[in-house]
Amino acid sequence: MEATPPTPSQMLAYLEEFRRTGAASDQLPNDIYRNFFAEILAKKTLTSAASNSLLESFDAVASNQEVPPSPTDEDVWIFGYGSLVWKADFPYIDRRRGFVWGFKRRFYQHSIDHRGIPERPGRVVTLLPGDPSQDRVYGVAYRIAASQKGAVLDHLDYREKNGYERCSLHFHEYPKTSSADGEPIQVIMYVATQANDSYAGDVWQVPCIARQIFSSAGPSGPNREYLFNLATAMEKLFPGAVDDHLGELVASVRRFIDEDEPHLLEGALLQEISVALQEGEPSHQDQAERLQKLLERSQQPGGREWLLHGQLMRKNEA
Ligand SMILES: N[C@@H](CCC(=O)N[C@@H](CS)C(=O)NCC(=O)O)C(=O)O
Repeated sequence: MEATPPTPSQMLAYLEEFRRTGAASDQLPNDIYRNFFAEILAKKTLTSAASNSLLESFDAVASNQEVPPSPTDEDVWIFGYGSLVWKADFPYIDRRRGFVWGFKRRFYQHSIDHRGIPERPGRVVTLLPGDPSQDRVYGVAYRIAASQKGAVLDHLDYREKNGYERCSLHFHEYPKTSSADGEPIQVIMYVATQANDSYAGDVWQVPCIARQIFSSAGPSGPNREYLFNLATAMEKLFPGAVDDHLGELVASVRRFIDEDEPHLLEGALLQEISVALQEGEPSHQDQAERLQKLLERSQQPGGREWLLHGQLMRKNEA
């Protein structure tokens, strides 16, 4: 069971008691870390996606609506190859597994509004032009009823507002369903081209991208969750399909989490505790309040990534 965080008065009492014992003051940051912050480290971080209800029910229920509108010739199809595969937060009346030709999926787009923030962007996927006869990108096509099209496209225009633009192309079902007549489906897709301000393709090395994902979080959650959810979705929906870029990133971020995260978090917390104790000539009350704020910030959503990013920057500058 998670320890309850100390109250400011408990933190103050601890500081005053420590001073009374006359213990060496350079021991105080370690003492405070061990007594009040180490619990944060103990919280198991995400290393794979929780099972996703969309994926579990993929073949069971085509629509996400109790009573979906009837199909019409004016319906549109939206193709998703990133978060749209595992986060369909809009009404659809049908969905198909499949792929588009001539593109490669890469984590080459900075995210400042979903999996990162402007001062610490995360990484999300976009599509790069590839070989029309060799390169294919697997994903999911969603049929949107004509009566719901306006609202859904407005919603996606907003969700994809950071650099993505609509385009239209052919989608091929896979595996083919008995109902499919083999004809490709015309779909709308959102792609962030290399001309947009958040295109990050100039830094394309997997370890660099993995480090950015490992230490980023935004309003929609940790960047690692985005990566692991996409990898899980691809494994479940397209078993056997190989996406080297995605697989290498998952392995690299998992290594960062397993091998580096504990000591990076400890180093970051000791640094932040020392700063909280030293600023000016604070009273014990000031110190206790600053330590309390640090404890709260470390445990908020994105707190872990804030600590990791700061420690990675300090290591870079050292
Ligand atoms: N257009 C892509 C979506 C790309 C993408 O993932 N966009 C981000 C915006 S930066 C998003 O919607 N994120 C939602 C989230 O992170 O939960 C797709 O077809 O899946």
